Amino acid sequence: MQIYMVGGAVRDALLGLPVKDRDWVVVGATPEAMAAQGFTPVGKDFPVFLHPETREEHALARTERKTARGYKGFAVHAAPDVTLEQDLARRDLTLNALAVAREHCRPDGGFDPAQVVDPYQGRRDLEQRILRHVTPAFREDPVRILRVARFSARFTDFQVAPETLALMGEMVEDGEVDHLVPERVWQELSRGLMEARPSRMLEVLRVCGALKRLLPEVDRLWGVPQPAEHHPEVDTGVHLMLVLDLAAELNAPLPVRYACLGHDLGKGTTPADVLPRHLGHEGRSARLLQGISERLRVPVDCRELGEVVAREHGNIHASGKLNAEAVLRLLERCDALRKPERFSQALLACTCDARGRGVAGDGLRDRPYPQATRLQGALHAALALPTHDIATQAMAQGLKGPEVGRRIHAARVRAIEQALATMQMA
Ligand SMILES: Nc1ccn([C@@H]2O[C@H](COP(=O)(O)OP(=O)(O)OP(=O)(O)O)[C@@H](O)[C@H]2O)c(=O)n1
Ligand SMILES: [Mg+2]
Repeated sequence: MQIYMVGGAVRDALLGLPVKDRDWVVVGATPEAMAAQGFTPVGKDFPVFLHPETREEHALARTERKTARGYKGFAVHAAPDVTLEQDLARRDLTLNALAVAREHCRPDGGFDPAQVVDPYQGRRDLEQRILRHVTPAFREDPVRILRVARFSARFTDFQVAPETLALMGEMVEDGEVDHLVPERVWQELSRGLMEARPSRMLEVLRVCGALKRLLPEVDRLWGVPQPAEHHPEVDTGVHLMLVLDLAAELNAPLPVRYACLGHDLGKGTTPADVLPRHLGHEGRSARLLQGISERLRVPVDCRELGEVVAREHGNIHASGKLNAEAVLRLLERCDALRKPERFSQALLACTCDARGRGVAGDGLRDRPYPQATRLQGALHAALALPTHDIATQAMAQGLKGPEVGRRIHAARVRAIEQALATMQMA
């Protein structure tokens, strides 16, 4: 048997990027031969094995043939006679269809670039910064549409080859993305959101038509105007892209990026006669985002933050004028006292929303967002109160449940009032 390192590890090493996990392909072996060498089988759908020591994945060389729609609809042919070239041919992109024989891989993961097996000009495409499909077998797995979009968000100076974009468009036309399982869609979307330029993922998905099928609520935002005095970029889709890229620049965690994705969905359903204003879009955003969260089985931390930000971002932006009583109400609506960390994330999403606007060079992206500091200070003051002592004292004075609650509430309002006054002076 012959063992080759393949896929992302070869690509990333050639790009000079750190290599995280290594995948291997085994040519000329049978499952029995693998077992005899101490490999453990793990693949459910494919013959994949774990190396006895490194636990790295080793897959038998295989070809795949499409048998039906969707992610599960293909037959796998893995046999000792499948060649390396055949295995590389069924892979998604030329830059992922590179291989290096194990004997040429150094223990540190490095290798001599001259040893790279490259039957599909992957290295040329790497140098020219092109994401290009290997063969028409690309069609066999519609998840690859999402992968190309995600790689565009990661490799920010790469372009999708026109013929690959055209093929992706055909696949969308043929209904291929309509049958993807929600878990796979979320897996790829969430990874793409975590890349350096999430806007590039949306752009690729939009251009090939996949966004309209997967996230029509998001796709609709392009072409929807906003008032130019608050949004010099005008287009809501453009605003969304600026917000997401700023979230990435600020290293925001996934729930924040998901909240950014969802915060303005309601602007897509604003009646035409009130445009470009979007009064009350927040409530519509929250409902639309809830639909996406359910459809894609989005994890609960993303779901909850997304809903809070969708519903409250307008109030948070306008919170500079609120008095202590109203600030406390806002904190309570966000459940900030019980979930202060989630509230910090909401403020980060709002910061991205406030600064993710404008046109090149207008400086809006660097403007301060004092609302976040002010609300954070107010929350801090409310949390610092010894509520337990206040309650004990109130009960010692004979006060009952709701009255004790009012006592605590009043104390919180006073604490916030003081904090706001101090911040005003600073
Ligand atoms: N839908 C898919 C998934 C994977 N692959 C192939 O399997 C390799 C390994 O897959 P994976 O680890 O998912 O992707 P990587 O390219 O390694 O990228 P990442 O850095 O995101 O792991 C890819 O390089 C590609 O050759 C593919 O052709 N089609
Ligand atoms: Mg990988």
